[in-house]
Amino acid sequence: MTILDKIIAQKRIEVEQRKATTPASVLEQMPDFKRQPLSAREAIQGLHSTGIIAEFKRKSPSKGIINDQADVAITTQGYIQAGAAVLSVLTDEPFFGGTPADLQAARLANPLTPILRKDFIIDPYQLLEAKAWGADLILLIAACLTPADVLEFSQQAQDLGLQVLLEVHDEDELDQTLCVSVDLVGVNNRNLKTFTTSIDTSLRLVERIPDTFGKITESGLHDAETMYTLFRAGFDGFLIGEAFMKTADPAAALRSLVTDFTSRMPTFANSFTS
Ligand SMILES: O=P(O)(O)OC[C@@H](O)[C@@H](O)c1c[nH]c2ccccc12
Repeated sequence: MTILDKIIAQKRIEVEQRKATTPASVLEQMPDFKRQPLSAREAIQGLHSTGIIAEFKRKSPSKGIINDQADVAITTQGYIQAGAAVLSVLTDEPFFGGTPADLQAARLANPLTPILRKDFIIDPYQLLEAKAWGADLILLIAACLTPADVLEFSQQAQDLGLQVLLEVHDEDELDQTLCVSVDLVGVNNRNLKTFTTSIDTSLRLVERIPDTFGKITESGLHDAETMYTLFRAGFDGFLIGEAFMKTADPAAALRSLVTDFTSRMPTFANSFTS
């Protein structure tokens, strides 16, 4: 049994419990359910965007505790001030130490920023949760869904006004699950069996992602030179968590990466001032 299998088994139990305590009709009455979501894709692909999706992550199965001190509102606001384009907030509790309250706090603290609900979506009910908790973007992980699920869930997300980030690890996942109701394709550099990360996965797969999708490289990124290599290969966005969260001041870590990265980018010469 892989870690992903364990996470999914646990998630199925959790989702059934949540459905019993909070029916869909209750989620649909929550104030943020009526909110008009923001476009993560535009925020990432804008001319002066850093493309960084900055993640709030307390722990992970591969690294254990990364940061159990950081405050979600302060950290996410700091991320945005330091140049992040989009926020990613883990809502999985057992394996990543996140909660729905984290997402809600990030939403409240950052009303103008697109936010990704980072979780393992296996049931359309979780799309209603994402909307009710204030997310703009959801993650669908090809490794734990059938192509039919990806199609169905992404269409339902679209109907709710939520954008979709489809995460793939290899050519087969990409070829089998990519569909028009997806907005962004994320290549995860982390091998979920061995936990090792290699940007070769991203460099290999980027050619295969049609230009109609935003292209995101995910995991194991911590230096501007690697980001610039990936940018030149065709990526618009970078999903980064641990490199920031493992420091005492995650926003400061992001700021110094942004300074280093943008100094290499022609479109940024003197244009990024915050
Ligand atoms: O902390 P990192 O190595 O910068 O990675 C961030 C993000 O890509 C990673 O947390 C992630 C990618 N896909 C996921 C799916 C579920 C949970 C977490 C993830």
